[in-house]
Parts: sequence; structure tokens; C-alpha cells
Amino acid sequence: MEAEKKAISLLSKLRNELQTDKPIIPLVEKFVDTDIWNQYLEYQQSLLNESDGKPRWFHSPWLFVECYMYRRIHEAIIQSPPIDDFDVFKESKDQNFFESQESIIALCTHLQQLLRAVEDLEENQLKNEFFKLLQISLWGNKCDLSLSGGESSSQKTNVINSLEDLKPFILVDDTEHLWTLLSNCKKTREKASVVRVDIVLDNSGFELVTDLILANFLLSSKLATEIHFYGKTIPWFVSDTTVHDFNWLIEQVKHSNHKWVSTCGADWESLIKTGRWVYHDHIFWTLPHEYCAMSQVAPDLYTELQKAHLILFKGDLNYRKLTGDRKWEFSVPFHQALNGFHPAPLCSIRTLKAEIQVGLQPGQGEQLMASEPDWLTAGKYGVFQYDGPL
Ligand SMILES: O=P(O)(O)OC[C@@]1(O)O[C@H](CO)[C@@H](O)[C@@H]1O
Ligand SMILES: [Mn+2]
Repeated sequence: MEAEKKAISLLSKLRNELQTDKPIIPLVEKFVDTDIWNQYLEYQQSLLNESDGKPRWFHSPWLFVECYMYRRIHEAIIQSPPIDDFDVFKESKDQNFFESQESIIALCTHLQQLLRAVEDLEENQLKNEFFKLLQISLWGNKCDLSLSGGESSSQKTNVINSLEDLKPFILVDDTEHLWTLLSNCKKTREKASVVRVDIVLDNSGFELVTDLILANFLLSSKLATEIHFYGKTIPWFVSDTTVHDFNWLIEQVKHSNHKWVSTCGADWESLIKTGRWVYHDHIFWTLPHEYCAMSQVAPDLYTELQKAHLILFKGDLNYRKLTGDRKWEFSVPFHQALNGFHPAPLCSIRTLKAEIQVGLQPGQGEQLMASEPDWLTAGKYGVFQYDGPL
């Protein structure tokens, strides 16, 4: 009770600082990333003129203060033992999973039926199935909880039936490049050589299921031989996946009463045990830095990503960090916005929830702006945006 009281009082202090636009203060509790955060705060300070004083909540870059808020929430928890490993968002993440049961059953059934036929599929059929599962993973990204303030945003209907209707909302579709890349790897790879796809995960619950289904298909179709996943080290942007969420969800799927769902869970567990699925933790994903800083700030992570044949970045926050969350013109090429971040061929799979989008046709963004003022933030549109050799 004492620990809870302490955490609550630290959290209300944080809320007050935020609501009254107080200066951004250094972190105090020692943790693996405390020094890096405090250095970053100094860097933000150095960007200001003398007369501007300290960085403040309402006047600093949104990406920075938003990440800082989640890091401060974590600080309030780690300062309050014995509840210092409590995940304040766990309940809503789990709820999202339970509320999406019907869609999860539909997806797992679809996957298991597909896997039974996968060896006999013609090239074109395999390609179509690949595109379908990519689209499911894209629309799975509608289900984050930070946009809805933690309110329910689960998937209640069977998304497979909606894919055709949703196609017009894909503003950039580079999935052909992904197919060309992976099917060439499959054709040209030597026996025993590795084709590695890395997935930088976003939200737990329904979205994570869609990503695992895609990852399972990539292995079964031999489009890849290894999948590496990256999650968050601390609770992040409400719904983001931590290692506990990852393991919890696979355990839940395995113990489902539904035959095809539990088959998926058992298969996923054995993929992890046999090392064909690998989960990585790295503190960089919960720092405020944009990804073009990765090679300096986290060279080990950059080197790890360089081993991939393809990296999939899920979700909106990853997109903001890929592009530095700048006010780019809509038609600026994605490659340019990445600002030198090219560890391996990569693709952002993201529904639009923040006011940033690059790589559109000239006039496309302006047209959308005129007809649908909230097109950038409503999560209605999506992109598959690829950067790499063509
Ligand atoms: O990365 P995700 O889960 O797709 O989205 C995270 C998000 O909802 O959180 C922020 C809103 O507070 C925005 O960056 C973004 O829209
Ligand atoms: Mn998220």
C-alpha cells in the first residue's frame, strides 16, 4: 500500500508538471538508460536560445516529450519497490487480446488451413497469400491503445473479409518489392543458408497475433528461414509489446480451447525453442532518438539489424522515428526522410495516426487534406513503404 501511494503521488506530480507546462527535468532514478536520457535532455536544451530558458512540455518536440512522459511513468514505478516491475498498461493490453478472440480464431484457422496446402500452391497463389497476410498485419496496427487513451480498440470482426474493401485506403503499396526480394532469396539461396526477416514489433494483443501469423507463414512458405523480433524493454505507448506480453500472448494462444488457435500457440512455442524465432530486447527502442542516430547511439543494435535480409517496422511510432518526426513535404522520397538510416532493406507497415507522411505522389497529400482533414491521424489509411535495392 505504501509503495502504491508513492507511485500514485509521483504520477500526480508528473501530471501536474505536464498540465502546467513546467520545465522538463532530468531523470533521477538509476536505470540502464538514465544517463543517455539526461544527455538527450541537455542536447534538447542546447537547441534553445539563451532567452528561451529550459525545454518545456508544450514547447518541445512532440516525439521527445511523448517518449519522456512514458519514461517518467516508468520512473514513478521503479522508484516504488516492491511494485517496481509493475506494468501499468498490462490490464488494457490483455483486455485487447481477450476482446479480439473472434478475429484471432478466424486468423489462426485461416493460417492452419493455408499451411496444410502451402507446399502445393502455385507461385502466384503463394504471392496472393503473402499479400493478404501483410495486409492483415497492416490493419492490425489500427488497434493501438495510446490513440484511444487506453480505451478499448480491439478487433471484433473478421478482418480477412474486409481486405478488398480496405485496399483503396492503402496510400503507398510497395508489397511487390517485398515479394520480389524474398522470392529471389528463396530461389537463389544455397542449402543451409539463412534468409532472415526482422520484425520491429509494435502493439501487443490483436496486432501481435497478426505479426506472428505473418512470421509463421514466412517460415512455412520458405520465404524466410529465421525471424527476429524486437520488443520494448519497458511499458511503452500503452499497448507496445514487452517480452512479458510476447510470452504471455503465446502462452494464452497455446492454451486456447479452439483447436486451430492452440495449434498455432504450440507451433510458435516450438519455433522459439528451436531458435527459428528469436526475440531481442534493446533499450534503444525506448529512447527518444530518431533512427538515423542508431548507428551512433546503439551501434550493436545497428549491426544486428544489418544481418537481416528485410526489416519490417510495424506501426506509427516507428514511422515517426524512421522519418525523424519532421514536417516533411508529402512528396519527399522515403529514402531521403530516412536520413542515412539504411541497415538493410526495410519496409514500414503503418496506419496513419500522426501528422507525418512522405513518399506520396505530387498533389496526393494536398488532395486528401482538402477532402478529409483528419486523414493523417484517424488510422483509416495505411502504407507499405519500402526502402532498399529494387
Ligand atoms: O505506434 P502505434 O502504436 O501505431 O501508434 C502510437 C500512437 O497512437 O501514439 C501516438 C499518439 O499519442 C502517435 O505516435 C501514434 O498515433
Ligand atoms: Mn504502439
